[in-house]
Amino acid sequence: MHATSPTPPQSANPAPGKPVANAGKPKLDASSWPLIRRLLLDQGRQHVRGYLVALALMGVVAAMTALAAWLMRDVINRIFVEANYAAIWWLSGAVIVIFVVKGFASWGHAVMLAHIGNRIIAETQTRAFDRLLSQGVGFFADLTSGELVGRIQKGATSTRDVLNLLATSIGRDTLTLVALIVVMVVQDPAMSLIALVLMPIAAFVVKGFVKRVKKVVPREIAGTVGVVSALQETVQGIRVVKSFRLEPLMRQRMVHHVHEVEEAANRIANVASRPVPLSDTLGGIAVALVIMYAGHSVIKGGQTPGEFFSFITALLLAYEPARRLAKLNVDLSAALVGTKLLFDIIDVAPGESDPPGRPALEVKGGRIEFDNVTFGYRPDEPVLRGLSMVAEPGRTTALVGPSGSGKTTIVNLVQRFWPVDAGRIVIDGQDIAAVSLGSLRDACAFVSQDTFLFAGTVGENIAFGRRGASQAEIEAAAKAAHAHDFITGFPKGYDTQVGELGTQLSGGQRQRIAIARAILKDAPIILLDEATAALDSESEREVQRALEGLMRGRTTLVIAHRLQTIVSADRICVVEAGRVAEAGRHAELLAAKGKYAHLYAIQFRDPQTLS
Ligand SMILES: Nc1ncnc2c1ncn2[C@@H]1O[C@H](COP(=O)(O)OP(=O)(O)OP(=O)(O)O)[C@@H](O)[C@H]1O
Repeated sequence: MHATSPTPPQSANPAPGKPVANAGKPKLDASSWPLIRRLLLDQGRQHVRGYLVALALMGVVAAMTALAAWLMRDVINRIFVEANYAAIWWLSGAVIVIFVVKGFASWGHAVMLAHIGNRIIAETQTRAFDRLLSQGVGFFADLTSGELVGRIQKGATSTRDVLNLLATSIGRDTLTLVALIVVMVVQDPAMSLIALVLMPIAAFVVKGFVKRVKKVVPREIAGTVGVVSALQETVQGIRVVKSFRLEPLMRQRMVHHVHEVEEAANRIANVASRPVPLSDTLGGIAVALVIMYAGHSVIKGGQTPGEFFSFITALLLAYEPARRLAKLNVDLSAALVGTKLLFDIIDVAPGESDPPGRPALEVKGGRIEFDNVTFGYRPDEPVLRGLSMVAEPGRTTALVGPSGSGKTTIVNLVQRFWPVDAGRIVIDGQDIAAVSLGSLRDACAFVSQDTFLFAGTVGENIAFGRRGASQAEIEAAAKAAHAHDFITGFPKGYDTQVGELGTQLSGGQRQRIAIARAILKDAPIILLDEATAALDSESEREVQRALEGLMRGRTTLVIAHRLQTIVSADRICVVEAGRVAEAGRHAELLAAKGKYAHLYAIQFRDPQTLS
């Protein structure tokens, strides 16, 4: 079967269908700005109205914060200096109103941003999934499912984080800061200058931390992907894990990745928090300088204590938003790494091109002809080398040959999972490269060795063969596939959830469900990769009967592992090193005592033929 090729190096513009770099080693753009711009244009623009409402609410929060600082002047001057009794009432009333309005505005923008954020996650995940569906089979051979799951999940939350960080920082924090600075400047311009001069210093020092964060985040993501993969593999391969007693090995792999994540997360936390002591120190210095200056001017006269307290309140309130803004670049860089990994997937051009306007394949008999076909999964490594063969309409053509000779590849190419490098595959006189992909795939029913059942009921699994099939049609297909009896034996019959059955379905039963799905599809061409799994003879007989029902009257190309199929096939093609080395009926080929006779003897241990 297919080998997994190593991940190709990342390129700025990945070729169609060519997957992107390993999650462990993403390369970031020199600057994050192109990505931010793109996010704003792509996702941000769609929610511009929501963001504007959130921004307006943030403006209210900022104004209320500044108003609270402003009121401090009157609190001190009117109540404490002038001992004005009436001021107590209107000032406390004003404070309550300010905080109620601020509370509701904060709640409003938080809910608004959360909803937009959740929408963005949903949209981004759907977009990435759509892009995956538009890729050819080759794309999936080069990326593990753990890597894809990790990237799509982490990437979508990172995208939301980037936009929310931008909204809250640019919106709430900047607006609050500006409003408070206005309060400070109005109260005392000279004092404001002292406080504000320290800000650029903080921004300059924080710059250095950004680089470090960008280095560590990919390691955290790679670790997360490793955790997902280790989990998936253990669950999927649980029987092998148990049988070969691989529990310690699996645990070791899991622990390795879990530690990787822990270590990277700790380092991110360390780096991301590094601006905190710095901004605290600078904040402390600013407050101390202001106390020195203001204390001096209040004592010497000229400034009222109210102005001083109002100023210091504004300064202290400005501290938190300023600190968040100082950290913004670091937090943003961390979130952007995840976004970049997701966009690397979204940006891969669709691997399967099916330009509109191509004619639909018209199947009359279903004659398949390989005409001098050359094909390789990688350049300069041909798997099929000028292969020519014909599968006659309504007949069964069996493909036999040594492992790795290209049998699965032949079946893959009929469905155009990959385009051929040279030569043509022709169905009823039409080159499959020139017909619409949908019509080609509609004409083929593929039954693979690994009978994959989807989440859902047994009935739904059969119904995947043809959308909209009635219950009667589903049951008729199941009957033809000799599956009806065992399905009706389940307590809920066709409505039994596949998941509920767990491992209760035998290999033969799974195959018969897959065959029923193909029968329901009622396609003129059957592509069959016969199961090699040893079935007991009763089960094998049932599967064989099911297959006979499926193959009757249709062109069948079968990768044959069973003696029965080979013996009764209308034509047998011996594939060797990417060519058809011999072809004919079983008896003819045996009599010729060539490659087939040898292969047959080895496979079925016929000492007479071997000798
Ligand atoms: N997705 C892929 N990428 C790269 N090489 C591949 C891929 N799939 C198959 N190959 C290679 O192509 C060759 C033919 O593989 P193929 O699966 O067609 O052989 P096969 O005759 O079906 O073998 P088997 O009987 O063992 O299933 C092998 O060398 C295999 O390693």
